[in-house]
Amino acid sequence: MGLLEDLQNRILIGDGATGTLLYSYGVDRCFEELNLSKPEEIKQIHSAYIDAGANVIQTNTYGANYIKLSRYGLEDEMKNINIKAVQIAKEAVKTNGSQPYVIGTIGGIRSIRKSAYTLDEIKRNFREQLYLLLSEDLDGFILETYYDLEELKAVLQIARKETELPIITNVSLHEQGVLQDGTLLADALKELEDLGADVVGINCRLGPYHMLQSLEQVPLLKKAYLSVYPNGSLPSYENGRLVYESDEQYFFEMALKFREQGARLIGGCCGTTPKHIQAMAQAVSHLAPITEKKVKTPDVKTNIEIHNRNASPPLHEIVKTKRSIIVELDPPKKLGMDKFLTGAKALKNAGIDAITLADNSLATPRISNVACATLVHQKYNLRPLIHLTCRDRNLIGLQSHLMGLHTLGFHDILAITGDPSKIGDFPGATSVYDLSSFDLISLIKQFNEGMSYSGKPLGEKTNFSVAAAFNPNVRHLDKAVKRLEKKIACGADYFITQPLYSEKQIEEVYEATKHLPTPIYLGIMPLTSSRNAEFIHNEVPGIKLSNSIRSRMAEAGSDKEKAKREGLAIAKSLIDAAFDLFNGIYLITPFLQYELTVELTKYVHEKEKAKLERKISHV
Ligand SMILES: Cc1cc2nc3c(=O)[nH]c(=O)nc-3n(C[C@H](O)[C@H](O)[C@H](O)COP(=O)(O)OP(=O)(O)OC[C@H]3O[C@@H](n4cnc5c(N)ncnc54)[C@H](O)[C@@H]3O)c2cc1C
Ligand code: MET
Ligand SMILES: [Zn+2]
Repeated sequence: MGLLEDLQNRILIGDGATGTLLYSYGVDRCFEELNLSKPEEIKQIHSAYIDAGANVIQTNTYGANYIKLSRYGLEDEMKNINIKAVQIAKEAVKTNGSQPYVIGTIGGIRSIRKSAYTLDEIKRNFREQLYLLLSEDLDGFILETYYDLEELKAVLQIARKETELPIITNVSLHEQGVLQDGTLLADALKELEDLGADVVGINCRLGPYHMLQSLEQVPLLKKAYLSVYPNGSLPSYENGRLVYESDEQYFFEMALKFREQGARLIGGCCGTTPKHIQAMAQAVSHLAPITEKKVKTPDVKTNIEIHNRNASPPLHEIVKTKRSIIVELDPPKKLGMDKFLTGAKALKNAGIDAITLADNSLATPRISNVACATLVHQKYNLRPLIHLTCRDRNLIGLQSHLMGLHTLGFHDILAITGDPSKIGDFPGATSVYDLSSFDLISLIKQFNEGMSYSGKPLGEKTNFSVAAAFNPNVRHLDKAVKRLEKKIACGADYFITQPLYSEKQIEEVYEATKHLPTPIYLGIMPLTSSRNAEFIHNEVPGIKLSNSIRSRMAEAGSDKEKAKREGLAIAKSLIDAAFDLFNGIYLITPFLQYELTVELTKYVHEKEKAKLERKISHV
């Protein structure tokens, strides 16, 4: 009889952890390599699980694929490791005399950062291992610990094409009942069934308690059976190891409850031992599977209020209808806020719509932009536009930060990748990049729907207005515009550009973007000296100054005041070029020299006033 016919009539018991039992060989060790160097040890683990009552055992091949083995320089051993794994499992079965099924394990690759591996890389990696395992005589396959549903669906389709053997697919949950991308477990399992998985379920990450609650939300499926492989418990971290604690009696009771939720294949994942498996086998092996169950509906997101403490309309609405000026004033690199605050006050008095506060630009630590935002808001009622990079915060930190911004009543965010750490003051520091700028924009928009990254209700909807970065200083403007279109699809409400230094380029940018529905704030940064101009021209990627601008700055020579006046004059002529094409002007204050951006703000206002007066006199 095959595995699936057997499952028609009874509950089968899977095995438990392999990896955590092998910790004694070192946490950083490649556990699959032990198939070659310690085959007896692996066989003993299988035998212990078979003795405990496991009807289905897994080959020790969880990470025996190119991507994972190459981390240990073991990619050339891939074939040996996989083939040997099957042989060891079969020998364990033979020695024991009982007849458990031997299934080939292929583990998932992606974790939270989808972009770490493309689907093509994953598919290639999967195929290789699948073909090796297919060359052996197995009773089925288990694809386990898949956090990313897209990945699991892609590899399941490959496996389903290649083999008629039973396929078990186990996802790993983000939190109870929900996958990492917010998909409900019940929906995910249905999709896997539709793609041809014979057994679908969950493994790893959560202990029995949360897995049980998750299964309560899953109906019995038409064709596929349900499986559950909980961890021993939630882990604690001790001496560099994840430690799991739970006794066998608890697993005995939980196995009975898994059965009541329709699980037909019940095993264990990290932290479980032969003792846990034995307890579960004793609990349910003699009981018939259930054929009907009541499903609990998951928490639905109702009555989520928008708490709009932002009385004025969002910037992207303001700039659609009237002239709008935002000014960047960088948070100080050293402690002490005096000059910054004086500048912020002067800019407020000059009539800017918002002050934009960089997030450690050029990957250099500065006073937190939220601290600066809080002060300028409290002291001068100035609207802060907060830059938020993916560089310094992981997915936990980003979400916590967004909740904090909402709580403080700051709703204007520029969502960006962030300059990489290696260009800044601490080149050895990590750049996190759990998310790309596209993902961050989508995440913020999901917050506006009242949901966290995983789809968990936030209790309130946020009302962030999301700006995205536009770098027009690239060789192929059309490609940059494509990125803008993608950012709009993710939910960007408007764009803010890098500074531009040529009238011609301003017109080109207008022509290339005039079809976009979202407004653009055009970046203008006054030059302060010839050295500053030469640095920007020669060393800032993508930015080229025209010869006439460079020679105007050069003529000012070392006379600082003259150079500043020349820089301002150039900035004004760039404003002239942008004036009728873009409502939004983004002025960047160089080196906290706020008097320059104050003067440019006044210049824009005067131009606007003159334009209005001309209009009125025409009427
Ligand atoms: C207005 C503004 C404010 C900024 N503020 C900060 C800040 O506060 N802190 C900070 O650290 N950084 C800041 N930056 C820099 C920014 O984080 C990025 O490094 C860069 O500008 C890319 O924009 P993005 O973050 O939206 O990334 P994306 O558009 O997502 O680009 C990500 C990557 O793709 C590359 N890329 C972009 N366009 C193209 C293209 N056309 N072709 C090929 N590759 C491309 C980029 O070089 C980058 O490596 C700011 C940039 C702008 C325009
Ligand atoms: N079955 C594998 C093991 O027990 C799966 C671990 S999940 C990270 O080692
Ligand atoms: Zn596990």
